[in-house]
Amino acid sequence: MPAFESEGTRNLYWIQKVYRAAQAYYEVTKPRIQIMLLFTELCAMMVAHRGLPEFRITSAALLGLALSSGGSAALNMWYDRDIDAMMERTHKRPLPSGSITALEVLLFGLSLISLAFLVLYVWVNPLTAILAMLGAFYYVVIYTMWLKRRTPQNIVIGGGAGAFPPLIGWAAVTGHIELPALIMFAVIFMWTPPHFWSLALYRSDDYARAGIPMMPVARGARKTKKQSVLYAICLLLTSSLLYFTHTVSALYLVIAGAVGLLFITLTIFTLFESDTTFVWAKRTFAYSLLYLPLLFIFMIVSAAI
Ligand code: HEM
Ligand SMILES: CC(C)=CCC/C(C)=C/CC/C(C)=C/COP(=O)(O)OP(=O)(O)O
Repeated sequence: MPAFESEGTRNLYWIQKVYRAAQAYYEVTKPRIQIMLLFTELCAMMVAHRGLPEFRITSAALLGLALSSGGSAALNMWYDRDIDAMMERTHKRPLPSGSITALEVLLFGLSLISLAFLVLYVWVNPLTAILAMLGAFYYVVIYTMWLKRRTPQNIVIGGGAGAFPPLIGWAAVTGHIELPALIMFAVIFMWTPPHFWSLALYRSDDYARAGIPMMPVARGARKTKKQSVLYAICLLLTSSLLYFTHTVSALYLVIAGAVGLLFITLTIFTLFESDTTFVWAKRTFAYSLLYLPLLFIFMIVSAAI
Protein backbone atom coordinates (compact mmCIF):
# COMPACT_ATOMS: atom_id res chain seq x y z
CA MET A 1 0.00 0.00 0.00
CA PRO A 2 1.44 3.48 -0.88
CA ALA A 3 2.38 6.05 1.82
CA PHE A 4 -0.30 8.76 2.10
CA GLU A 5 0.29 12.50 2.56
CA SER A 6 -2.96 12.99 4.47
CA GLU A 7 -6.11 11.28 5.68
CA GLY A 8 -7.91 12.76 2.63
CA THR A 9 -5.61 11.09 0.06
CA ARG A 10 -5.87 7.78 1.94
CA ASN A 11 -9.68 7.94 1.79
CA LEU A 12 -9.60 8.84 -1.90
CA TYR A 13 -7.30 5.87 -2.57
CA TRP A 14 -9.73 3.45 -0.89
CA ILE A 15 -12.79 4.94 -2.56
CA GLN A 16 -11.15 4.50 -5.98
CA LYS A 17 -10.07 0.94 -5.14
CA VAL A 18 -13.56 -0.12 -4.01
CA TYR A 19 -15.16 1.60 -7.01
CA ARG A 20 -12.83 -0.22 -9.48
CA ALA A 21 -13.46 -3.57 -7.80
CA ALA A 22 -17.24 -3.01 -7.88
CA GLN A 23 -17.02 -2.05 -11.54
CA ALA A 24 -15.03 -5.22 -12.34
CA TYR A 25 -17.57 -7.47 -10.55
CA TYR A 26 -20.40 -5.69 -12.37
CA GLU A 27 -18.69 -6.10 -15.77
CA VAL A 28 -18.16 -9.86 -15.41
CA THR A 29 -21.94 -10.35 -15.19
CA LYS A 30 -22.32 -9.07 -18.82
CA PRO A 31 -24.92 -6.48 -17.68
CA ARG A 32 -26.18 -5.34 -21.09
CA ILE A 33 -27.10 -8.89 -22.10
CA GLN A 34 -28.80 -9.34 -18.70
CA ILE A 35 -31.23 -6.55 -19.52
CA MET A 36 -32.48 -8.44 -22.59
CA LEU A 37 -32.66 -11.76 -20.72
CA LEU A 38 -34.64 -10.15 -17.88
CA PHE A 39 -36.90 -8.38 -20.34
CA THR A 40 -37.87 -11.64 -22.10
CA GLU A 41 -38.54 -13.22 -18.69
CA LEU A 42 -40.73 -10.30 -17.60
CA CYS A 43 -42.68 -10.40 -20.88
CA ALA A 44 -43.30 -14.15 -20.50
CA MET A 45 -44.58 -13.53 -16.95
CA MET A 46 -46.90 -10.79 -18.20
CA VAL A 47 -48.25 -12.91 -21.06
CA ALA A 48 -48.83 -15.85 -18.70
CA HIS A 49 -50.63 -13.64 -16.16
CA ARG A 50 -52.24 -11.33 -18.75
CA GLY A 51 -50.90 -8.37 -16.81
CA LEU A 52 -48.30 -7.73 -14.13
CA PRO A 53 -48.15 -10.61 -11.61
CA GLU A 54 -47.92 -10.12 -7.85
CA PHE A 55 -44.93 -7.95 -6.83
CA ARG A 56 -43.26 -10.65 -4.67
CA ILE A 57 -43.21 -13.25 -7.47
CA THR A 58 -42.16 -10.73 -10.14
CA SER A 59 -39.28 -9.27 -8.15
CA ALA A 60 -38.02 -12.62 -6.86
CA ALA A 61 -38.17 -14.19 -10.34
CA LEU A 62 -36.25 -11.24 -11.82
CA LEU A 63 -33.69 -11.29 -9.02
CA GLY A 64 -33.25 -15.06 -9.31
CA LEU A 65 -32.65 -14.85 -13.07
CA ALA A 66 -30.28 -11.88 -12.70
CA LEU A 67 -28.25 -13.84 -10.14
CA SER A 68 -28.19 -17.10 -12.12
CA SER A 69 -27.39 -15.56 -15.50
CA GLY A 70 -24.98 -13.01 -13.99
CA GLY A 71 -23.21 -15.84 -12.16
CA SER A 72 -23.12 -17.92 -15.38
CA ALA A 73 -21.66 -14.96 -17.28
CA ALA A 74 -18.95 -14.63 -14.60
CA LEU A 75 -18.11 -18.34 -14.95
CA ASN A 76 -18.01 -17.90 -18.74
CA MET A 77 -15.53 -15.02 -18.30
CA TRP A 78 -13.51 -17.13 -15.81
CA TYR A 79 -13.25 -20.08 -18.22
CA ASP A 80 -12.67 -17.95 -21.34
CA ARG A 81 -10.04 -15.61 -19.82
CA ASP A 82 -7.32 -17.04 -22.13
CA ILE A 83 -9.24 -16.45 -25.37
CA ASP A 84 -10.73 -13.13 -24.18
CA ALA A 85 -7.14 -11.85 -23.82
CA MET A 86 -6.49 -12.67 -27.51
CA MET A 87 -9.52 -10.89 -28.98
CA GLU A 88 -9.74 -7.18 -29.79
CA ARG A 89 -13.38 -7.03 -28.62
CA THR A 90 -12.74 -8.64 -25.23
CA HIS A 91 -9.13 -7.97 -24.21
CA LYS A 92 -10.07 -5.07 -21.91
CA ARG A 93 -12.45 -7.19 -19.84
CA PRO A 94 -11.73 -7.31 -16.06
CA LEU A 95 -9.86 -10.66 -16.15
CA PRO A 96 -7.52 -10.11 -19.12
CA SER A 97 -6.82 -6.57 -17.95
CA GLY A 98 -5.93 -7.83 -14.45
CA SER A 99 -8.40 -5.72 -12.46
CA ILE A 100 -9.73 -8.85 -10.72
CA THR A 101 -8.27 -12.35 -10.17
CA ALA A 102 -9.51 -15.62 -11.69
CA LEU A 103 -10.23 -17.09 -8.25
CA GLU A 104 -12.32 -14.06 -7.27
CA VAL A 105 -14.42 -14.39 -10.44
CA LEU A 106 -14.84 -18.15 -9.96
CA LEU A 107 -16.03 -17.73 -6.36
CA PHE A 108 -18.25 -14.79 -7.32
CA GLY A 109 -19.92 -16.77 -10.14
CA LEU A 110 -20.53 -19.83 -7.96
CA SER A 111 -21.91 -17.67 -5.12
CA LEU A 112 -24.35 -15.85 -7.39
CA ILE A 113 -25.65 -19.12 -8.84
CA SER A 114 -26.10 -20.66 -5.34
CA LEU A 115 -27.91 -17.52 -4.18
CA ALA A 116 -30.15 -17.69 -7.27
CA PHE A 117 -31.19 -21.24 -6.39
CA LEU A 118 -32.08 -20.15 -2.87
CA VAL A 119 -34.05 -17.07 -3.96
CA LEU A 120 -36.06 -18.95 -6.59
CA TYR A 121 -36.65 -22.05 -4.47
CA VAL A 122 -37.81 -20.13 -1.41
CA TRP A 123 -39.66 -17.15 -2.92
CA VAL A 124 -40.88 -18.46 -6.28
CA ASN A 125 -41.11 -22.25 -6.71
CA PRO A 126 -38.82 -25.31 -7.08
CA LEU A 127 -39.43 -25.56 -10.86
CA THR A 128 -38.02 -22.06 -11.55
CA ALA A 129 -34.99 -22.86 -9.35
CA ILE A 130 -34.34 -26.06 -11.32
CA LEU A 131 -34.81 -24.30 -14.68
CA ALA A 132 -32.37 -21.53 -13.71
CA MET A 133 -29.79 -24.15 -12.71
CA LEU A 134 -30.33 -25.95 -16.03
CA GLY A 135 -29.86 -22.64 -17.90
CA ALA A 136 -26.64 -21.97 -15.99
CA PHE A 137 -25.37 -25.51 -16.66
CA TYR A 138 -26.28 -25.19 -20.35
CA TYR A 139 -24.41 -21.89 -20.73
CA VAL A 140 -21.34 -22.65 -18.63
CA VAL A 141 -20.76 -26.37 -19.21
CA ILE A 142 -22.45 -27.24 -22.52
CA TYR A 143 -21.80 -23.99 -24.44
CA THR A 144 -18.68 -22.44 -22.85
CA MET A 145 -16.67 -25.48 -21.77
CA TRP A 146 -17.74 -28.05 -24.32
CA LEU A 147 -19.06 -26.65 -27.63
CA LYS A 148 -17.60 -23.14 -28.05
CA ARG A 149 -14.05 -24.27 -28.82
CA ARG A 150 -15.02 -27.45 -30.70
CA THR A 151 -17.70 -26.94 -33.35
CA PRO A 152 -19.08 -24.24 -35.67
CA GLN A 153 -22.53 -25.40 -34.47
CA ASN A 154 -21.55 -24.08 -31.00
CA ILE A 155 -24.05 -21.24 -30.88
CA VAL A 156 -26.85 -23.17 -32.62
CA ILE A 157 -26.86 -25.79 -29.87
CA GLY A 158 -25.40 -23.68 -27.05
CA GLY A 159 -27.61 -20.71 -27.86
CA GLY A 160 -30.44 -22.57 -26.14
CA ALA A 161 -29.04 -21.28 -22.82
CA GLY A 162 -30.14 -17.73 -23.55
CA ALA A 163 -33.62 -19.04 -24.38
CA PHE A 164 -34.34 -20.19 -20.81
CA PRO A 165 -35.70 -16.88 -19.38
CA PRO A 166 -39.24 -17.22 -20.85
CA LEU A 167 -39.46 -20.76 -19.43
CA ILE A 168 -38.39 -19.44 -16.02
CA GLY A 169 -40.83 -16.51 -16.21
CA TRP A 170 -43.75 -18.71 -17.27
CA ALA A 171 -43.00 -21.31 -14.58
CA ALA A 172 -42.77 -18.53 -11.96
CA VAL A 173 -46.35 -17.47 -12.70
CA THR A 174 -48.07 -20.75 -13.55
CA GLY A 175 -45.97 -23.37 -11.79
CA HIS A 176 -45.50 -25.33 -15.03
CA ILE A 177 -44.09 -25.12 -18.54
CA GLU A 178 -46.76 -24.77 -21.22
CA LEU A 179 -46.79 -24.53 -25.02
CA PRO A 180 -46.58 -20.69 -25.31
CA ALA A 181 -43.44 -20.73 -23.12
CA LEU A 182 -41.89 -23.44 -25.31
CA ILE A 183 -42.63 -21.32 -28.39
CA MET A 184 -40.95 -18.29 -26.77
CA PHE A 185 -37.95 -20.54 -26.01
CA ALA A 186 -37.89 -21.62 -29.67
CA VAL A 187 -38.12 -17.97 -30.83
CA ILE A 188 -34.94 -17.02 -28.94
CA PHE A 189 -33.30 -20.27 -30.08
CA MET A 190 -33.94 -19.40 -33.77
CA TRP A 191 -33.02 -15.73 -33.22
CA THR A 192 -29.57 -16.48 -31.79
CA PRO A 193 -27.79 -17.66 -35.01
CA PRO A 194 -28.65 -14.60 -37.14
CA HIS A 195 -28.04 -12.35 -34.09
CA PHE A 196 -24.60 -13.73 -33.44
CA TRP A 197 -23.41 -14.68 -36.94
CA SER A 198 -24.08 -11.18 -38.29
CA LEU A 199 -21.61 -9.91 -35.67
CA ALA A 200 -19.19 -12.84 -36.13
CA LEU A 201 -18.94 -11.99 -39.87
CA TYR A 202 -17.16 -8.71 -39.10
CA ARG A 203 -15.36 -10.06 -36.03
CA SER A 204 -14.05 -13.24 -37.71
CA ASP A 205 -10.38 -12.16 -37.48
CA ASP A 206 -10.78 -12.00 -33.72
CA TYR A 207 -12.20 -15.51 -33.53
CA ALA A 208 -9.57 -16.87 -35.94
CA ARG A 209 -6.79 -15.38 -33.78
CA ALA A 210 -8.25 -17.04 -30.69
CA GLY A 211 -8.74 -20.36 -32.54
CA ILE A 212 -12.53 -20.44 -32.00
CA PRO A 213 -14.32 -22.30 -34.83
CA MET A 214 -17.19 -19.80 -35.24
CA MET A 215 -19.12 -20.39 -38.48
CA PRO A 216 -17.47 -17.58 -40.57
CA VAL A 217 -14.01 -18.85 -39.59
CA ALA A 218 -14.70 -22.57 -40.01
CA ARG A 219 -17.09 -22.56 -43.02
CA GLY A 220 -16.64 -19.10 -44.55
CA ALA A 221 -18.78 -15.97 -44.91
CA ARG A 222 -21.05 -17.30 -47.72
CA LYS A 223 -22.21 -20.35 -45.81
CA THR A 224 -22.72 -18.25 -42.65
CA LYS A 225 -24.90 -15.75 -44.54
CA LYS A 226 -27.01 -18.50 -46.17
CA GLN A 227 -27.53 -20.23 -42.82
CA SER A 228 -28.56 -16.91 -41.25
CA VAL A 229 -31.26 -16.46 -43.90
CA LEU A 230 -32.58 -19.95 -43.12
CA TYR A 231 -32.70 -19.29 -39.38
CA ALA A 232 -34.39 -15.92 -39.95
CA ILE A 233 -37.10 -17.72 -41.99
CA CYS A 234 -37.51 -20.35 -39.25
CA LEU A 235 -37.70 -17.49 -36.74
CA LEU A 236 -40.63 -15.90 -38.57
CA LEU A 237 -42.46 -19.24 -38.73
CA THR A 238 -41.74 -20.05 -35.08
CA SER A 239 -42.82 -16.62 -33.83
CA SER A 240 -46.13 -16.97 -35.75
CA LEU A 241 -46.94 -20.20 -33.91
CA LEU A 242 -47.71 -18.24 -30.74
CA TYR A 243 -50.86 -16.89 -32.36
CA PHE A 244 -52.28 -20.42 -32.68
CA THR A 245 -51.99 -21.02 -28.92
CA HIS A 246 -54.76 -18.41 -28.40
CA THR A 247 -52.61 -16.40 -25.97
CA VAL A 248 -52.15 -13.41 -28.29
CA SER A 249 -54.44 -11.61 -30.72
CA ALA A 250 -54.21 -11.20 -34.50
CA LEU A 251 -52.35 -7.90 -34.00
CA TYR A 252 -49.36 -9.94 -32.78
CA LEU A 253 -49.42 -12.06 -35.94
CA VAL A 254 -49.30 -8.94 -38.12
CA ILE A 255 -46.43 -7.37 -36.13
CA ALA A 256 -44.47 -10.65 -35.89
CA GLY A 257 -44.85 -10.99 -39.67
CA ALA A 258 -43.65 -7.44 -40.33
CA VAL A 259 -40.64 -7.45 -37.97
CA GLY A 260 -39.75 -11.00 -39.06
CA LEU A 261 -39.87 -10.13 -42.77
CA LEU A 262 -37.56 -7.18 -42.14
CA PHE A 263 -35.10 -9.49 -40.36
CA ILE A 264 -35.18 -11.94 -43.31
CA THR A 265 -34.69 -9.06 -45.76
CA LEU A 266 -31.62 -7.79 -43.90
CA THR A 267 -30.04 -11.26 -43.83
CA ILE A 268 -30.72 -11.57 -47.59
CA PHE A 269 -29.05 -8.18 -48.19
CA THR A 270 -25.87 -9.50 -46.55
CA LEU A 271 -25.75 -12.10 -49.37
CA PHE A 272 -25.48 -9.32 -51.96
CA GLU A 273 -22.54 -7.53 -50.40
CA SER A 274 -18.99 -8.76 -50.85
CA ASP A 275 -17.59 -11.04 -48.18
CA THR A 276 -15.20 -8.30 -47.07
CA THR A 277 -17.73 -5.45 -46.68
CA PHE A 278 -19.98 -5.64 -43.65
CA VAL A 279 -22.45 -2.78 -43.94
CA TRP A 280 -25.50 -5.06 -44.04
CA ALA A 281 -24.02 -7.48 -41.52
CA LYS A 282 -23.66 -4.59 -39.06
CA ARG A 283 -27.23 -3.44 -39.78
CA THR A 284 -28.51 -6.99 -39.28
CA PHE A 285 -26.75 -7.25 -35.90
CA ALA A 286 -28.13 -3.86 -34.78
CA TYR A 287 -31.62 -4.85 -35.95
CA SER A 288 -31.40 -8.19 -34.07
CA LEU A 289 -31.13 -6.16 -30.85
CA LEU A 290 -34.28 -4.23 -31.75
CA TYR A 291 -36.23 -7.21 -33.10
CA LEU A 292 -36.41 -9.22 -29.87
CA PRO A 293 -37.72 -6.47 -27.56
CA LEU A 294 -40.21 -5.37 -30.22
CA LEU A 295 -41.59 -8.88 -30.65
CA PHE A 296 -41.87 -9.46 -26.91
CA ILE A 297 -43.52 -6.06 -26.32
CA PHE A 298 -46.16 -6.97 -28.88
CA MET A 299 -46.72 -10.29 -27.16
CA ILE A 300 -47.70 -8.39 -23.99
CA VAL A 301 -49.77 -5.79 -25.79
CA SER A 302 -51.71 -8.30 -27.84
CA ALA A 303 -52.18 -10.67 -24.88
CA ALA A 304 -53.73 -7.80 -22.93
CA ILE A 305 -56.26 -6.68 -25.61
C1 HEM B 1 -24.71 -18.33 -27.83
C2 HEM B 1 -25.49 -17.26 -27.95
C3 HEM B 1 -25.00 -15.84 -28.10
C4 HEM B 1 -23.81 -15.38 -28.49
C5 HEM B 1 -22.58 -16.17 -28.91
C6 HEM B 1 -23.87 -13.92 -28.41
C7 HEM B 1 -22.83 -13.08 -28.68
C8 HEM B 1 -22.87 -11.72 -28.60
C9 HEM B 1 -21.75 -10.85 -28.86
C10 HEM B 1 -20.37 -11.35 -29.24
C11 HEM B 1 -22.17 -9.59 -28.67
C12 HEM B 1 -21.36 -8.32 -28.88
C13 HEM B 1 -20.85 -7.82 -27.61
C14 HEM B 1 -19.84 -6.73 -27.86
O1 HEM B 1 -19.88 -6.09 -28.91
O2 HEM B 1 -18.99 -6.60 -26.98
C15 HEM B 1 -23.55 -9.63 -28.29
C16 HEM B 1 -24.30 -8.53 -28.00
C17 HEM B 1 -25.53 -8.61 -27.42
N1 HEM B 1 -26.25 -9.75 -27.20
FE1 HEM B 1 -25.75 -11.61 -27.74
N2 HEM B 1 -25.11 -13.54 -27.98
C18 HEM B 1 -25.83 -14.68 -27.76
C19 HEM B 1 -27.10 -14.75 -27.28
C20 HEM B 1 -27.77 -13.67 -26.79
C21 HEM B 1 -29.02 -13.76 -26.09
C22 HEM B 1 -29.78 -15.06 -25.83
C23 HEM B 1 -29.37 -12.51 -25.73
C24 HEM B 1 -30.58 -12.03 -25.01
C25 HEM B 1 -31.77 -12.56 -25.18
C26 HEM B 1 -28.34 -11.61 -26.22
C27 HEM B 1 -28.35 -10.25 -26.08
C28 HEM B 1 -27.38 -9.41 -26.52
C29 HEM B 1 -27.40 -7.97 -26.33
C30 HEM B 1 -28.50 -7.17 -25.63
C31 HEM B 1 -26.25 -7.47 -26.90
C32 HEM B 1 -25.82 -5.99 -26.97
C33 HEM B 1 -25.15 -5.55 -25.74
C34 HEM B 1 -23.68 -5.65 -25.83
O3 HEM B 1 -23.12 -5.36 -26.88
O4 HEM B 1 -23.06 -6.03 -24.82
N3 HEM B 1 -27.40 -12.37 -26.87
N4 HEM B 1 -23.96 -10.95 -28.27
C1 LIG C 1 -29.53 -18.99 -16.15
C2 LIG C 1 -29.45 -18.57 -17.56
C3 LIG C 1 -30.69 -18.33 -18.28
C4 LIG C 1 -28.24 -18.41 -18.11
C5 LIG C 1 -28.00 -17.80 -19.44
C6 LIG C 1 -26.78 -17.00 -19.37
C7 LIG C 1 -26.44 -16.12 -20.51
C8 LIG C 1 -25.59 -14.96 -20.06
C9 LIG C 1 -26.81 -16.32 -21.82
C10 LIG C 1 -26.52 -15.46 -22.97
C11 LIG C 1 -25.75 -16.14 -24.05
C12 LIG C 1 -24.52 -15.38 -24.45
C13 LIG C 1 -24.36 -13.98 -24.08
C14 LIG C 1 -23.56 -15.96 -25.10
C15 LIG C 1 -22.29 -15.27 -25.48
O1 LIG C 1 -21.24 -15.93 -24.90
P1 LIG C 1 -19.80 -15.85 -25.54
O2 LIG C 1 -18.86 -16.45 -24.54
O3 LIG C 1 -19.75 -16.49 -26.87
O4 LIG C 1 -19.59 -14.30 -25.74
P2 LIG C 1 -18.33 -13.41 -25.45
O5 LIG C 1 -17.31 -13.75 -26.49
O6 LIG C 1 -18.83 -11.99 -25.56
O7 LIG C 1 -17.86 -13.76 -24.06
